[in-house]
Amino acid sequence: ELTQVPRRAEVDHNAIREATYLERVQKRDDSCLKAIKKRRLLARESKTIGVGDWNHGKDQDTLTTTGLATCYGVAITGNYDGGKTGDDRWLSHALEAERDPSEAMFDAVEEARNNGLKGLYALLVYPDASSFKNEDDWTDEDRKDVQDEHDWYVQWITDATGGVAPEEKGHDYKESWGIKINSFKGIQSGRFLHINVVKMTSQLQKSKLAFIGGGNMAAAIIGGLAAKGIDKQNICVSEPWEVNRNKMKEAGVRTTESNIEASKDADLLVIAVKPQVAKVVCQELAGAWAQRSATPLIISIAAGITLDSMKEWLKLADGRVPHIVRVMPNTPALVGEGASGLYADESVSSSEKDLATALLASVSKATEWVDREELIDVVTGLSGSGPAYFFAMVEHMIESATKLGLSQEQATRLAKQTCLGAGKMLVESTEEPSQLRRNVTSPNGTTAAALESFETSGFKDIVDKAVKAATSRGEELGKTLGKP
Ligand SMILES: NC(=O)C1=CN([C@@H]2O[C@H](COP(=O)(O)OP(=O)(O)OC[C@H]3O[C@@H](n4cnc5c(N)ncnc54)[C@H](OP(=O)(O)O)[C@@H]3O)[C@@H](O)[C@H]2O)C=CC1
Ligand SMILES: O=C(O)[C@@H]1CCC=N1
Repeated sequence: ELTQVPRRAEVDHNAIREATYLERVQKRDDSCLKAIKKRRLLARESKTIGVGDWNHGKDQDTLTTTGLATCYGVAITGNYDGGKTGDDRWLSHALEAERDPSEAMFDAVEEARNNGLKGLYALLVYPDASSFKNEDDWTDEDRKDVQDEHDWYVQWITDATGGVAPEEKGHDYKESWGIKINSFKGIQSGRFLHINVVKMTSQLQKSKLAFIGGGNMAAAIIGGLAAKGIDKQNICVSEPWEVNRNKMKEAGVRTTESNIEASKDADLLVIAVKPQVAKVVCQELAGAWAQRSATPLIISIAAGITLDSMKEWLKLADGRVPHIVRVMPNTPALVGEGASGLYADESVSSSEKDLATALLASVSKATEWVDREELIDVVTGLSGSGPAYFFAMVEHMIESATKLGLSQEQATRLAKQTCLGAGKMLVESTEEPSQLRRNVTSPNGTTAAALESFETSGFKDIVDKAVKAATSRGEELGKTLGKP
């Protein structure tokens, strides 16, 4: 799957690099881009994306977006230490909301370079002009404009990355795509990109989604999906409890009390009930699906419940077993900041995996497939339960500061923002968490005093035991609630 990126042209890179920002924009303006100027591309969809919709920056491995079909994306690789090339990456996108794609692309390359990435190679994802449909009023001239614009980007990236043309991937303008970059760390030499362009929302947007159980986690995922523009009428939630059902109704999705009704036309079905209820729900569904020629792809988020158990419970009378992906999401999915682990065995096809990835990537910034099922329990102990660890920490911090004299309100505002700021730095900074910690810790200062106190109280051990306890509880749930 590795493709060598050809060298396209000898250009004066220094001249381009040294050109002022305005000169570069001017160069691009003079070249073409009538389509953008006419705002045809931007006007094609009412939706726009913001910076927050993208994983962006160092060491990210996915670029995903939903709902915006005409986006350009650029993934840049290189290396940070001047040695090998191509094994580190910087991802960015070219079209941010109403921003000019070329400006965003300049920034992506500049940012990568400013962050010390050298020996740049790029992947350009572009809307494929040939897919613009006549019935949508696209003239040949429009197509040519877009093609010119595309050629300009290719040329510009070629220049800006040091004379290496980007690898290119086109996408149908009606579809949105994500870019997943696999195994970067394993790539030893430059000019290579190991990429897998994941078809994102087109299939997801067309799919009928059912949620069995409309509690906290279902609400978080659905809230995230709705924010990404998934048609709420394609989502049906079955929920026995009127209070939760009404919340779902208010959120605008279809609701029912009947699991079977919800699953009737589902392509994708999320089992979002408590682990204790998983067996009865699976058996009920399997019983009702005997006559169905095709069964939905099952996404189980129930902590601990193993694939073996679910396969047993979901087996139809004629022996067919629906395909199942085990997923461990977390509640920050609600604000599009989820972290999810996924596992499937060989019975699940790669397109089904892509669909599961698309669902979770819509609401998660980290979407990690693990290669052994037991690791889903570890993901549970880390990120599934993890948000609660930070909430508990913030609760304690507020309580301490309040006891020391700050008002509850001020302490709450300061603690919440501290957590958010630290989280943002963790995600956005190029430094390791340990270095960020050191940067706060002046020798013999206040932070050192606090960290010493943590250590004396066995902080590392406390965290280690807690993550292990959650992981073990996951395993235990699987064993006690599992088959037969
Ligand atoms: N909360 C979290 O942070 C995370 C949760 N999970 C997993 O997600 C699953 C759901 O957790 P969570 O959302 O917190 O739990 P909730 O209890 O909030 O939601 C489960 C919902 O399912 C309903 N329900 C009960 N029985 C049935 C049934 N037979 N058919 C359909 N719905 C039913 C419940 O109704 P009622 O209240 O009336 O019983 C409840 O509203 C769990 O398996 C959990 O392990 C995974 C990752 C993170
Ligand atoms: O506490 C639980 O069991 C679920 C699973 C992960 C987060 N909440």
